[in-house]
Amino acid sequence: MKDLKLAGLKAERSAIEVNGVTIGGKEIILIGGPCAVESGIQMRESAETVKKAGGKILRGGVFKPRTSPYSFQGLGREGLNYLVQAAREKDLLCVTEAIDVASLELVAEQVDIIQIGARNMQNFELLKMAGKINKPIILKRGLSATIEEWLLAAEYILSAGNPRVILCERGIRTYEPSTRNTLDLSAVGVAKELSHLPVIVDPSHAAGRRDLISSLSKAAIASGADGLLIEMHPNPAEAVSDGPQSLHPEQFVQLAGELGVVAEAVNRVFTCSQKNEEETLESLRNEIDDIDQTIIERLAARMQIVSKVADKKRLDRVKDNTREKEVMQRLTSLGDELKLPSELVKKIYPIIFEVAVQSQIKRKLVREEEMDRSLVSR
Ligand SMILES: O=C(O)C(=O)C[C@]1(C(=O)O)C=C[C@@H](O)C=C1
Repeated sequence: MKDLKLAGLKAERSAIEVNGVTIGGKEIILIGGPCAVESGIQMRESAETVKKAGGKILRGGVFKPRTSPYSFQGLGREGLNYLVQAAREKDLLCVTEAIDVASLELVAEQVDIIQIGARNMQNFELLKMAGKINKPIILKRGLSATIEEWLLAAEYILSAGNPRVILCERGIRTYEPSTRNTLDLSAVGVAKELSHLPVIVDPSHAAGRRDLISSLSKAAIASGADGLLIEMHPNPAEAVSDGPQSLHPEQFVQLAGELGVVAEAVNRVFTCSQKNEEETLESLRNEIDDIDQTIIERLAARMQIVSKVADKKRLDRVKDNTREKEVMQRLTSLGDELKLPSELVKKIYPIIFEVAVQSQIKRKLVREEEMDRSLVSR
């Protein structure tokens, strides 16, 4: 194929190394997470599941190029923080999509890998910019792109100076309406025959329905894919986007447990952490320690905001019973949904409010004293 000066097949296949993870080596790399980042807790739960499944990379969209302008467009910078923090806490890498030059610059500062989505595969200015970034790029195949067009899009990034491009087959548009797109598994073989770049597969966007994800994932590995990009959501029924194609956490872990034998059959490796890591008293206590650390860190962050709130209120209105009631109601129903014993929220939160109110009063009194002192000294 002409013009594949850099993307074209070389004597050796490229294995792309990123912060301790190699894509395109013997190991199959599992990437998982929700379509869109929605909240800190959603991302922490997703990271936990990805880790448990033996995944290496957490995904989550913060800038969403949606078909309809009225669909959720992503949490932007706030979402990026949730994604990065959740990944770091679980020692995972993270990937998110850039949709234009501005978002590319922003995400490049924080994530390990940047995705260029199907709808932007031929956004040549974005591709050239991605070529100037020192982060690997996952380049999804366009909805109606031929393999040649896809590889030439990769060539744009490579020729602009970035050698780390990972191709991602995510289904193409055909006349068949039973699935969202048609997963073109032959593209894995063809792309690998024409190019040295690693190829991963996203069965979620191809199928558009979760019942097919398990078999398509296994087929993708059997067909030579170097990794999988799978959508998983802690609660798909509540997902703001792509709920029907998102796996439940248990399904994701179960699938991961089944990938090892398929990988082995084609001389590759995939290790599901849960299957191999026996739960011991020590490992379980380590998990508890991790969670406790997160709880205390989040409480400290909460207290900092609480003190900012103090500056917005009058001293005699620091305690706000209406607000406390609202918070309690929201959290008890969240607790119910997550099957927490109901007294946990009911006992903990009054203490949190009490400490918050005391610290706000203290802060306001100190402030007032300072003001009085500065008035007297004038
Ligand atoms: O929302 C406020 O006004 C706060 O000061 C925060 C907060 C809280 O901890 O959530 C603290 C005290 C109030 O009684 C209500 C809520």
